[in-house]
Amino acid sequence: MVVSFVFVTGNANKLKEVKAILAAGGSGIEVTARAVDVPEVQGSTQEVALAKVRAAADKLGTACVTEDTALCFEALGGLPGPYIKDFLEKLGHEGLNTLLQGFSSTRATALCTFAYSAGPGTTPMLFEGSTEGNIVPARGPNKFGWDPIFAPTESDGKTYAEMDGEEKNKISHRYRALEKLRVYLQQQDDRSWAGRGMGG
Ligand SMILES: O=P(O)(O)OP(=O)(O)OP(=O)(O)OC[C@H]1O[C@@H](n2cnc3c(O)ncnc32)[C@H](O)[C@@H]1O
Ligand SMILES: [Mg+2]
Repeated sequence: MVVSFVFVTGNANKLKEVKAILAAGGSGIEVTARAVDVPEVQGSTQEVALAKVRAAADKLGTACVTEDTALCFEALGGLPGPYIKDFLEKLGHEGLNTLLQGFSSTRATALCTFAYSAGPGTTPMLFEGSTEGNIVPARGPNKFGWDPIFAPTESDGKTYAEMDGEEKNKISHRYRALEKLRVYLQQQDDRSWAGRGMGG
């Protein structure tokens, strides 16, 4: 059976990366995108992710997947975290660097949380992946969010924006989280086949 999921996001860059990561892994998983605007509550990354996928499943009336990205600065006790979108919009790349002036650490964690809901009224599941790095003055093309100011520790000093898509997708927070969701969806699929075999 073809495994597929409905990905509810308003972010075209996320969708592009999710499709590229799944295609590179040869998973055969198909993604249908729905650009539904789902309100995001305040709270921990997990609370934000759970509320968002519940709202998306209620709105669509079907099983669906949402994704939340947080950027957590060590010096700021994990903030901006899930509020990075607002911080980025208001402060820009330069302002995010300025925030860390006077602190000895520029370390940051990029955290991706996929949330899967089997449909309205069910308990959602979370799949997290993270990549460690440092906040640096912007380098590379400004195409996707905070990519120009995040230099993963394992990238020889390059920022996400200076890496090509393939390179980023091998070590990214999104890749690591999506890998867990992929394994889960494929296991569910195997089980449903086994169940059918036994039940006739
Ligand atoms: O509809 P959704 O899926 O919520 O899309 P969004 O753009 O609102 O995304 P988030 O709520 O998860 O906010 C995360 C912010 O971080 C940015 N972002 C997400 N993933 C990123 C990545 O891999 N590299 C750089 N910036 C990223 C994104 O553009 C947002 O500004
Ligand atoms: Mg959002």
